[in-house]
Amino acid sequence: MSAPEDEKAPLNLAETRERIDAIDRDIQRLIAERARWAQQVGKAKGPLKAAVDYYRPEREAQVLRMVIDRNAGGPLSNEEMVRLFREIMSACLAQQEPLKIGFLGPEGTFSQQAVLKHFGHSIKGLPLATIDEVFQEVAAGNADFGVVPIENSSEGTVHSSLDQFVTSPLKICGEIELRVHQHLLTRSANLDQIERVYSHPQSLGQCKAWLRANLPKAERIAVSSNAEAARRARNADDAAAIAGETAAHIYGLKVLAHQIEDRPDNTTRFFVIGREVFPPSGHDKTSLLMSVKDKPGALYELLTPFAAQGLSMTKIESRPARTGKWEYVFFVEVEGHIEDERMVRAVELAGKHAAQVKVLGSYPVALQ
Ligand SMILES: O=C(O)C(=O)C[C@]1(C(=O)O)C=C[C@@H](O)C=C1
Repeated sequence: MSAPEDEKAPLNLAETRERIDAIDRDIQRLIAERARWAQQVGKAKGPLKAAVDYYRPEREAQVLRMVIDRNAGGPLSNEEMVRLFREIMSACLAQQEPLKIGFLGPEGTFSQQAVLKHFGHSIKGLPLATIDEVFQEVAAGNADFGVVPIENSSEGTVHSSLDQFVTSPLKICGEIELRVHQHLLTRSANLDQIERVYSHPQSLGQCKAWLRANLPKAERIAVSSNAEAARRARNADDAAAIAGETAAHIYGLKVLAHQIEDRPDNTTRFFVIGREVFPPSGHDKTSLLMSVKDKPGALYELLTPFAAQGLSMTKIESRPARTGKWEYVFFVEVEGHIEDERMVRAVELAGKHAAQVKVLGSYPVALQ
């Protein structure tokens, strides 16, 4: 296929559009052909019961990494190319039946954006009232997977999600990183009228400096989600919500101030939770929950095996164990998959020093 720069004489508009039409015909034919091969893969997997049995996150991660490798010359960004290919895979998979994905609703939350970024639009989204319910619905099999926020680059860990893993049997089977832009949504025409600002506590925290500088007198009211904040703001002239752009469309609000997050690289990380661990994709992380025996140097002994095996630790966080006063569990993230030999050895050794080691899951490292 030739590129515009290969042409000797510049083409006029009609000729250029003819080229685009020809390319579109090829793309469409190839997408249909790809969809037929995806059906074939489905058949090769044998008679499976539900859409969830056809889903292969490790394969999807490999396909998308190849997309990025091939995209070195642009002109579209890796993020755009990945988005297009995710949609193609989403549509191919939905030929069996769309996946059912639970998330913290209502419609218009960043969790919903994360769902669409990771699974594409050919899914059935299930907006749920709480993070607790997302875990419950996946455990009960009413949702195939759930998406829950885990941490924000400026506000830190979402404890209500992390703490669920202490008792939940569910596994982490994916991570999603979402750039989060917060906007001030309102019916009102100017800032002077605004007396109350609704948002999720995490979002209020991400816009602290902006609020102090621009709405110092307004009352800040924490609600269960940004979409709920937008729902409340649509009923009053003296109220505003901090939320994403999708919420503005859904709840019919104006964006009075754009991108008011204090940090321009504001990013939220989500976990995909499911009922099983998937095979390695070649570039994975493993999340573990560990508790130590009460003796000097216990934490050091717990972590040493990972360093000894050359496995890099990307996160450690302690949380109250809820079994006794001043007892803690540690959430640890290590590069590698639970089936890797070095990880098997490290987990086995750590287990000798730990009161408990629970594998929460292994999953492809987030793309883009
Ligand atoms: O390769 C597979 O196992 C497929 O089912 C095909 C395919 C794809 O479209 O590439 C579709 C869904 C899976 O989640 C992974 C990949």
